[in-house]
Amino acid sequence: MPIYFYDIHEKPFGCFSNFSPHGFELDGEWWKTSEHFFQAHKFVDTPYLEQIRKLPSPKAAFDFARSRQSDVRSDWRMVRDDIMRKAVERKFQFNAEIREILLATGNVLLVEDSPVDFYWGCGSDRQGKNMLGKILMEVRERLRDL
Ligand SMILES: Nc1nc(O)c(N)c(N[C@@H]2O[C@H](COP(=O)(O)O)[C@@H](O)[C@H]2O)n1
Repeated sequence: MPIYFYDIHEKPFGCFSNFSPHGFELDGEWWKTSEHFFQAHKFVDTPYLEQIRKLPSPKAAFDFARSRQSDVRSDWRMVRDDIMRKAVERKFQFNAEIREILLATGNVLLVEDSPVDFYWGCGSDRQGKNMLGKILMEVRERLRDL
């Protein structure tokens, strides 16, 4: 039976969402959430990256990046999966309590149950690509092998 996650307040799997309040240090900076890191890296050669890093919430980071769609780096679709991988892996390396929750899921299928996102999540018909779930399962595999 798959594990569906989305709402950060839903225990125990809300921590799999990029909006969960689990910060980490990466590339010499502090990131409040993996969503901050992901959204900030949509931009190069602009002050936006640093502005997003300092925003108070993942929703603010998401909204800021959405409002500057025309400035998103041209290769974003090529690099977005690797940036997501980097953020998610670091989040679970850095936060031991949620690493244990991830590892305790064994080999169960993880699915971001977004009703609107058919790329990172499964979308309203649950047929979407579920890239975030796939990346979490890859990260789980790598952390298990450490
Ligand atoms: N929990 C939660 N709340 C939201 O409002 C969300 N949008 C998401 N999904 C995350 O949004 C990011 C996708 O951003 P782009 O569409 O690529 O700009 C990604 O981190 C999803 O996991 N989750």
